[in-house]
Amino acid sequence: MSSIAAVGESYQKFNPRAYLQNNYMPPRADFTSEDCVVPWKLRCLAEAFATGEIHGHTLIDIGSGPTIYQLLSACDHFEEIIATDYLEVNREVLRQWVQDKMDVFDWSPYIKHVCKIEGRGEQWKEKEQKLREKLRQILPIDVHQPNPVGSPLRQLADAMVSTFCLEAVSPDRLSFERALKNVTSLLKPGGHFLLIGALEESFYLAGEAKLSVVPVSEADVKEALTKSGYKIHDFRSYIMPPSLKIGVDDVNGVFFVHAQKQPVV
Ligand SMILES: Nc1ncnc2c1ncn2[C@@H]1O[C@@H](CSCCNC[C@@H]2Cc3ccc([N+](=O)[O-])cc3CN2)[C@@H](O)[C@H]1O
Repeated sequence: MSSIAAVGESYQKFNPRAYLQNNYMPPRADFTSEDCVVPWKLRCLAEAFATGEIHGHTLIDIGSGPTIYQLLSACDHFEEIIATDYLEVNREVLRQWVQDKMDVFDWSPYIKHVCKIEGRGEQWKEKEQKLREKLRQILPIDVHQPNPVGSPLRQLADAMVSTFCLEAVSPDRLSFERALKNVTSLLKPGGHFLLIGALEESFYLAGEAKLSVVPVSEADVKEALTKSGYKIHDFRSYIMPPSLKIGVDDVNGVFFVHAQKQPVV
């Protein structure tokens, strides 16, 4: 079995509920302190969209997993948002949230926090409804394929977001770089890309699943983006404090990048 096929096999035991519990509940989701990792991620995304540089018709989220927090600041700047994931269990979690079904994960603390830091006095229920309306497609994706969503998109995305996916599904640095190149084919030239990921992580847990992660450094990420034809506008790193090293992974830090796909001259 190829190492990429082995990654796909390992994801069959991925448990969305356990994954959400591990990463999106306290202590990692503590909104009382800006020093906590989840508020840091939300602030990076809110500040990138607050520049006004990132807007258009369609935004695509690569490897959404069972989460929507990464789209909260985006939803004011796009007509349509496309979420994607490799696993049907995750796509179903996202569908359940869009349809406001019972027993779904409570994202309201996130929505309230983003409305607060965006400082426009937006009511959180308005933002929640707006995202539900704009999240119109939830597609299967495999970033290891040259056409990650099967056939090319009807029109290239105006912007792209991806959080904690590429390094967590790539067995080595080369496949990480190839996956980045593959997903870049979905983004229009000149399109903006907001990428969040784990620094120097080698594994993480999601219920019974123990997933391997290719450890990447800041330099590795910057090199991969440059090789895929991006100009880096902003690169920030968060160092994971000991209090947030809770055994669900061995992540050392989190990076945030605002990059722009350069037109091919
Ligand atoms: N071939 C594929 N193509 C696309 N997506 C694929 C493919 N295979 C699996 N997937 C899909 O990609 C996956 C995305 S979740 C990846 C989790 N990454 C590691 C985890 C995340 C995390 C989160 C938060 C914090 N923090 O400190 O706040 C730290 C960390 C560090 N640990 C999953 O949805 C899977 O379903």
